[in-house]
Amino acid sequence: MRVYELAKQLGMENRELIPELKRLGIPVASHSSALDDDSVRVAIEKLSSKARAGETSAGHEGKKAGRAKEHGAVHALVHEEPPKPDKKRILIKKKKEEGAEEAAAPLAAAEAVFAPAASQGAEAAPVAPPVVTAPEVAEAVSSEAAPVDEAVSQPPVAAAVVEAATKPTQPPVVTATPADAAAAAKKKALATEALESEAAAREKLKKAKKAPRTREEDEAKFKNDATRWGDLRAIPVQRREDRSKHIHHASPTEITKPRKKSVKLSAGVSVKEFAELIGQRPADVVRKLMEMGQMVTFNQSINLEAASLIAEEYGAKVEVSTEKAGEALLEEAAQSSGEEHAVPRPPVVTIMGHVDHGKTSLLDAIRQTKVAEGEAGGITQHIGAYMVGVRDKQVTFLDTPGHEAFTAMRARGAKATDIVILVVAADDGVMPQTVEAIHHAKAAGVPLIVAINKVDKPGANVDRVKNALTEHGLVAESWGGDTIMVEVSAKQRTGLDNLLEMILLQAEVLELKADPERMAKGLVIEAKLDRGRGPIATVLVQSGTLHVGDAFVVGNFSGRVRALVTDTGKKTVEAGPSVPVEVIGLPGVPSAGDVFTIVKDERVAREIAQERAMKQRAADLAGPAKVSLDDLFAKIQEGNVKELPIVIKADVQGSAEALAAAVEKMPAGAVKLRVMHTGVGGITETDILLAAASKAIVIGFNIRPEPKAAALAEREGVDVRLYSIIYDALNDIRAAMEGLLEPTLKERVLGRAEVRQMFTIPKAGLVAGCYVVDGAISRASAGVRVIRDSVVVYEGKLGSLRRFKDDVREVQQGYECGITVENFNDLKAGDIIEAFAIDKVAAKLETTNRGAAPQSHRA
Ligand SMILES: Nc1nc2c(ncn2[C@@H]2O[C@H](COP(=O)(O)OP(=O)(O)OP(=O)(O)O)[C@@H](O)[C@H]2O)c(=O)[nH]1
Repeated sequence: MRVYELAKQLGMENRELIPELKRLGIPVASHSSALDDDSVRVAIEKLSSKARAGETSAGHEGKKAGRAKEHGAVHALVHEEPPKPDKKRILIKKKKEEGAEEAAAPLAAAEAVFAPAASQGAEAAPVAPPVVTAPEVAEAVSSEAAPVDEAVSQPPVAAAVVEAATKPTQPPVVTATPADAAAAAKKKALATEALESEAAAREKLKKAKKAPRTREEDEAKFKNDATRWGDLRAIPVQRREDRSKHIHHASPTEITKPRKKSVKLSAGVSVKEFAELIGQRPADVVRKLMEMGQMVTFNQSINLEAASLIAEEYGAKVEVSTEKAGEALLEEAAQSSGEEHAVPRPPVVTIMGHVDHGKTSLLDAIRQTKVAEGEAGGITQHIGAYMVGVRDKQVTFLDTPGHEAFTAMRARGAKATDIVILVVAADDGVMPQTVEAIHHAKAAGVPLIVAINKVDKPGANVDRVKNALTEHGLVAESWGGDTIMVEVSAKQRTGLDNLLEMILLQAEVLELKADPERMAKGLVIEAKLDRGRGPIATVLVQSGTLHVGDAFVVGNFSGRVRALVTDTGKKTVEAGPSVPVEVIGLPGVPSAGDVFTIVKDERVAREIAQERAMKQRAADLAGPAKVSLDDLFAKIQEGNVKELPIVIKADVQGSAEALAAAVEKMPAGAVKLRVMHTGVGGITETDILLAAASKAIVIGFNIRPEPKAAALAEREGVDVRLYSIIYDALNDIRAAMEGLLEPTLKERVLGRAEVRQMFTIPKAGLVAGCYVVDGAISRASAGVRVIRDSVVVYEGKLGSLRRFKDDVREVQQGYECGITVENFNDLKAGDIIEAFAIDKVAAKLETTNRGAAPQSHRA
């Protein structure tokens, strides 16, 4: 007989039997070792009796007969049902094991599931399989699907279930053999015990199950945190419980206590602010952060994950506010722009039309009749927009006639206009720019009202105008179409009321509404640098109400509204939808078309502005090779330049926009022109730095560079070109691109004098008392220009130059003198008088190269 056959007979496993045999002195090597008959007999005798002894020691007082019967049954089972030896064995084992061991089984089983690689107890291994099998049998009977770990969680029931499985139709208690009451009692006791131990083991298993999960979760969480913080080494190895223990120890020594049990955190909160929130010293927070591998200063924003952990350490609960930061916040605000309390708002109107058809006259006529009428004695300000009252309603006019401004705004994504008034002179009819204006308005999807102007003129022919307009899709209502057409005379101020009525009618159709209760949002219509008041922007409020004191962000700037001034020059504390106001309190001059947004506090405003500035800087830095107009052609030929970035600075926003639009419209030849920045005011060091970094050229229109900026441009080799006629600027660029830039007359600054005081001298009139700040002011200069806040306010000739009462030829730096400028009586203290000479610059050779090309092409 072989070992495995004996094992089968005894209902034991080979690995259990082999040591037993060895103990009995029977030499065996493996499960297939042969056994002689004597050995088999001894083994059966010893091991069978051992099994019986085991039964008795299981703590159940049973009768011998019962035991023998049961044992016999076991034997029978072993022999008759060979496929289920395991179950039987379990039953035997179960009886053998003490309560403590029973409890250990599920634990071991649980561990076997949660940590399969872990070494299993010799007991656990054989227990584990039936643990799963037994409920499976039950499952098969009840046809219920139970999750695996649920099945695993019920191992102690195995014994009972095994019994049930052998008599599957009835529960164990009822299935007791009626013939043997003792056996039944015993079984009952067994079943009860099994159920009790099941309950106890379930409890234990729950705990056993819970413990490793928490640990795992904790570890996963820390790992997650580590990945987020980007430094695994910095993770504290302490477990959460340990940490809290540590905190417990530490807390009595702390001087300060958390002010709040729960703190609300939002993105962007600084270390210092956070420390204040949790009532700790910022230095301590910084130290904690350092321990986590994060090097931050008091004013830098804190990582929210880290903040949560630190706050927890100090016993404060953290609520991370889902509030978004920066642009995301603005976007969110824009999306959730629920106009809950929307009320009708005044329409915003732009006037367009062909040159000289009377746009300005019409604007002026409306303003003068209406504004002056409504605001008795009020001085109308030119702030870029104005409001007029029509009965109890209002209409806002944008004061920049022409479709260029309209389109420039639109190109920046800004839609300020609700209605376009197309002015067509009745004597002139539909002209090219009329058609252009129609296209611009249509492209923007803005409804048109036609004002047929100059009807007072003898040559006026309204029908001809209407007829011509039909060709462009505008059919007058009187002719069965849907375009409102009104006959007006800006000169005689007739038809204006009718025009305003029609505007209101159209506005009604458009159902223009806005919610005045929201935080305000508007558009910059115009911006300038005012000497006394600093940067000023005219903002057209589009929704919400703008208040003095509101924190705002516009372009790269942020601040607080210091004062608001209406179009009539009056101070106001608030401005609602469609109201244009001058905003004072800006840190810089924004661009027309910039969105002016109110945010809840200055911190958020600052954050957004900084974010934008950083983005712009990054974008600006990405610019290509440094060039100047002079060597542009050569660089193009070398293939070094594909794009020419241009910085445009002008005296007024309108000129800057117009020049930028014209430059961008220039046909792209070998090089693409890109206007990277336009601004109002003198050329500053920042402009030069921007140009230097982006290899751009700077074009100044009607302005001068500040002395420091001029020096910087010289140092950095930035090409700064100054013009007073847009055409000249465009011509130069075009010529440079074609290699035709004529080396023209170049201006040279001779000297600059600052006006210190104005005084009147009999006969000579108003004289400026000046101090020559650099170079020399000379009568021989080709001309002088008057510069106020870097803007050229006048260019002409020197009138007189005196020291004391004598006319002089030249006054050098460091001396005082009296200056007058020919035909200019508006000199003011603080103005700069710049004297310049004009030099001729030698011609260059590029024309020759260019001349050769067409010839070779022809050949
Ligand atoms: N007779 C008459 N002349 C008018 C009327 N409206 C404007 N004008 C004259 O037409 C000329 C041009 O008027 P503007 O208002 O400057 O025309 P504009 O369209 O603003 O011109 P640009 O600004 O150059 O595009 C001026 O000489 C006005 O006096 C009108 O209703 N009747």
